[in-house]
Amino acid sequence: MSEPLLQAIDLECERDERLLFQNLSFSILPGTLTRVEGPNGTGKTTLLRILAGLNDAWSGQLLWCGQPRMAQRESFLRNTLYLGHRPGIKPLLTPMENLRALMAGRREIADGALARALEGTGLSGFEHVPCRNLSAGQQRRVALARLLVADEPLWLLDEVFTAIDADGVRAIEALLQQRAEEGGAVLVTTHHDLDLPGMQRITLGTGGQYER
Ligand SMILES: Nc1ncnc2c1ncn2[C@@H]1O[C@H](COP(=O)(O)OP(=O)(O)OP(=O)(O)O)[C@@H](O)[C@H]1O
Repeated sequence: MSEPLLQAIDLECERDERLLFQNLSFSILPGTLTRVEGPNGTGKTTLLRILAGLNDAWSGQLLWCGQPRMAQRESFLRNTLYLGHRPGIKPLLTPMENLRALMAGRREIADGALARALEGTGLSGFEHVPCRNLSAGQQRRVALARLLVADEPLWLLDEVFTAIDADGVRAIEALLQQRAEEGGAVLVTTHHDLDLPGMQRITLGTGGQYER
């Protein structure tokens, strides 16, 4: 059995004197798909931001490839892709420019590959239109195109189905499943009814229970 990419041990997080979760432990192995679920306000986004290294208000342990994440920070950041619950794209830039910006600091990628990624998310013909002129779903698709040029082994995806139509949802589901089959690890939060074969669940709002 392969080693976990990421391990959370006894995570605890409190916000505004409200305990969101405690004693939360789980392992994320290569080749797995995990859904973080729970009602509004139970801490799904907070947990993903903690896992992505964007929130320091927690206690417990996080291990990356078996070592404390802090000691492996560079490797962790290089190998993790986080997409937040907002599309996070710049309205004045075009989809091509945004996608290039989303790849900044990662690796050089040819315009042809960026264009193919945009085509793969249904944005052919919109590559050079300022994103402020795109619909909410199209703007989300610009961010999702990042997944089509991603080689990071761990994906942390917060509410990526928001504003996406039914065909788009099916395409994302297929992409996530394919990613797991290829050996990647995907953590996703969603209120969408996501139930893919073999999917693990981390359920918040129940005292930090972890189910498989
Ligand atoms: N910046 C912040 N400062 C203080 N408290 C916050 C902040 N952001 C969120 N919270 C609180 O943390 C709790 C968890 O929020 P979080 O966004 O993680 O929940 P969630 O499960 O992702 O919710 P949703 O399903 O509505 O997206 C909420 O009670 C919220 O009020």
